[in-house]
Order: sequence, then structure tokens, then C-alpha cells
Amino acid sequence: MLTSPYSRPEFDPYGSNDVPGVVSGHWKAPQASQPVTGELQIPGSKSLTNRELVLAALADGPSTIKRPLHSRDSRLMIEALRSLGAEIVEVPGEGAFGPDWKITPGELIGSTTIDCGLAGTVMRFIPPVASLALGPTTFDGDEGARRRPMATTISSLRALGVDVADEGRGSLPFTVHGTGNVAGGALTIDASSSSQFVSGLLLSAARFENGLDLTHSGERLPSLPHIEMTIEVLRARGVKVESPEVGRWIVKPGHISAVNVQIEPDLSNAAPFLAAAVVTGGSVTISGWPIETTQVGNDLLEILPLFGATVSRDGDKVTVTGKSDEAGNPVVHGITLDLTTGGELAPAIVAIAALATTPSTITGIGHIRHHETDRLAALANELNKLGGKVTELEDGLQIEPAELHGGVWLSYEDHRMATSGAIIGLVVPGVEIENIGTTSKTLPEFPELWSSLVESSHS
Ligand SMILES: O=C(O)C1=C[C@@H](OP(=O)(O)O)[C@@H](O)[C@H](O)C1
Ligand SMILES: C=C(OP(=O)(O)O)C(=O)O
Repeated sequence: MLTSPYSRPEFDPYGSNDVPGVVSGHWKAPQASQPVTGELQIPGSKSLTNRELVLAALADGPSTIKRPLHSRDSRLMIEALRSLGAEIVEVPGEGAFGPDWKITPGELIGSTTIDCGLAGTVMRFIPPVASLALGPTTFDGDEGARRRPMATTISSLRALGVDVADEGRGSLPFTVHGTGNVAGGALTIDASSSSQFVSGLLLSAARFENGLDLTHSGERLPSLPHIEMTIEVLRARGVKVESPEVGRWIVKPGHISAVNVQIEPDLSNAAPFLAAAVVTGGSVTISGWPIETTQVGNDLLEILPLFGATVSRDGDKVTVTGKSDEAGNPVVHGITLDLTTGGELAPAIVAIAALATTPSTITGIGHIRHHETDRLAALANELNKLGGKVTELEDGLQIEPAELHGGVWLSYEDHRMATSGAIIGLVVPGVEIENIGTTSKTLPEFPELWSSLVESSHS
């Protein structure tokens, strides 16, 4: 079992740590000279941690969040909620990846500025909370955050009677002028560019006077499992939520109960580690895998076998074993996949597909052009720079088999671009990742966990 960087007292999940192997700003992606084999734990889910933080701050009493994710996105969420009036303190916990948190809700007070960083969960989940606060709250974030779509959040709040002042571009920065209450009621929105517009409204809706009857009207609705996750965490806190048909959600007004929760490991962040087994013909075990979950990362257990891998399960341990030929060389088949429900898995899936011996087509992911970066363009650019044959489609990527060579892999401030470059670097010599530190968005331990997994396979 690999150890956590938390065993080192100097490790700071929110700061910039010296990453072994970084030379002139670039991280030499470890190359696997043997099939990657090992067992590890993955830190807590970003999506669950940031939902539970919001609900704990809106609840009717103090709650504890056990085994939370400590990363840039969860820190930004904590700072946002603190500045709106919640008290959040660290308490000792049993998780391998840092302390627990105790959250005590306070009176919601605006007159503050919130830094969303590049966190979609902060920029889409907190404005409805700020609508319930008394006083103005200004939202801004990284340069890249100003490019992410926010028009649906802004127009939703306005339709609910909340005054929002923006620069007319449908993006950050903007100011929500909260008056202490939101009437709520029926609302129709277009959430085709992000499911987070729906989740953000649902999370606060029980605190609206009339609750919310929300309908999505738009071409498509991505990332449905993330909306199911929102419904599940709301119900676990006693909120009455119904979805009478696909694309419609009704939240009754009422209390959000204070409950203690334990965060599941981030199954989407397990993707690169499991991919390491697939592309090297190795075998990687993740412990603590939940039996039941709304996390879309659980779909990896069905997706990775399409590449030729096998998946086995023993209690809370899940093992993915890559396919290899008689000589022991890894064998990766190309796949055809509609990834509408799991866009955040795309960078890891595309990296595996780029190492396959037959073509792949991944579709249903046009909306990931609005993630941390335009992920379709970024993946095509970086793979093609290394000799890949990747074509951008309107809603996906087509990947032809190609002999890849080393070079610098740009991260675009995108944690999942950085980790997909690391997957390529396992089997392609000389891949250097620019800004591996960007993994601190959701997995500050990545370079350390990755290097020790690869190194332990060599011994
Ligand atoms: O609600 C959430 O926690 C998330 C929803 C999804 O967003 P999109 O619907 O914008 O893809 C996902 O990709 C993102 O990583 C996290
Ligand atoms: C899209 C992602 O993040 P965010 O929560 O910032 O939207 C992601 O983590 O892949």
C-alpha cells in the first residue's frame, strides 16, 4: 500500500510543494519500465466534498465532514462559505489524507468578495447561497474562470427575482445583491453547457420560500450522474426532492438537516491510476471503492474493459488489470463511446485511446470545451504535437493509432490535462509536463502518488 504525502509534516495540500522531478518548471513524467502494479487509496471526492460543504453551511445545526478532499477547489469553497458567515474548523480525523472539518452555519451575510479560482462548483453553487445572504457578494476567479459559461446562473437568479449586476458577457465577474430571501417557484433554464447550473440551484432551493420547480429546456443535458449525486446528498439531509421526469426537479421548501457524513474517494481521480494498469499491461488496486455510489467514476469499471482490461472486486478493493500479449507487451484496443454522462473522465479515456492499436471515437462531450480549458482542443493539440492523429469533432474526438514521441505536454491550468499527459508519459519516453502543480485543484498528492506507484512497480 502506498503512503500518503500527509505522512510528511511539511506537506501542504493548499500550497505549492516542491515536486520531485520538476526541472525548469517541467515535470519529467515517470516512464514505466515494467507493467505498473500496486495498490493505493485515493483522496476524497471533489464533487461530494463541495456539495456537503454547501449543505452543511445551509443546515439547521453543526455537521462534521469526515475524510474530505483537501485541495484548491475545496479550500476555495471553504473560504467562500466562511466569508458568507459559516464557521469551518479542522478537527482530527481518521482519513489518510488530512483532518476532518466541523461546519457551524451562521447568519448569511453578504458584503464580501468570493474568489472562485477555476472551480466550477464554487462559481455555480455559491451564487444561489449568496442570494440568500443580506448584502452584495461579488464573484470573480482566475483568468480561465472568466471564460467559463455563467449566463445560466445569472439569468436563473434574475428570473427568481434576485438582482445580479454583471458586465453583460454572461461570465465572471458579477455581483449578486442578496436581500436575505428568495421567493423561488417555477423556473426553466438551459443547462446544456453544464449540469452544475442545475445542481447549484437545487442545493440552495430548500431555503427558497416556495422551494423550486426547475425544468431544463435545451438540446442536451450533460453529466446526469452529478445531478443524481446532488439529489442524493439533499435527501440524506431530509430535503424532499423529486424528479417526475428527465429534466425536471422539484425541491420542497424546508430545513436542511445537520448530519455527519463521510466522503467517498474521488473515483474520477482514480482514472489515471487505473489507466496506468491498462496502458502498461499492469494491475492497479484501489481500496475504499464504494459499493454503491452516484459518482460517474464508477463507470470506469465498465469503460476500461472496452479497452481490453479486466476488472475484479474484493470487498472495497477494485483491481483493474491491463491486457497483454504472450510476450507480455500491453494490448490496448480502440473504443467507440458516448461519454455524455461522464465528461470529466474524457481526458484519461482519450489518453488511453491515444495508446491503442485501433481507432477510437469518443462523442457526447462538446460541453467539455467549457471545462477548465477547451479540453477537446487541448487534448488534440497536445497529442498531435507528440505525433498523434487526433481530429476534433463537434462533440468529441476521433483518435487514430500513431507512434508517439516525447516532448513538452502543456497543462492549460487543467488538472486533468496534466494527469492525462502523465498517462502518455508512462509509455512514451521523454514526456515533460508543464505545470504538474495544477493537479492541486483536486489532487495535490498526484505527483507523489503517481511517482511512488510507478517506482514501486520497478522494484
Ligand atoms: O457538479 C459537479 O461536481 C461536477 C459536474 C460536472 O460538470 P459539467 O456538467 O459541467 O461537466 C463535472 O464535469 C465536474 O467535474 C463536476
Ligand atoms: C470540469 C471539472 O471541474 P469543475 O468542477 O471546475 O467544473 C473537472 O474537475 O473535470
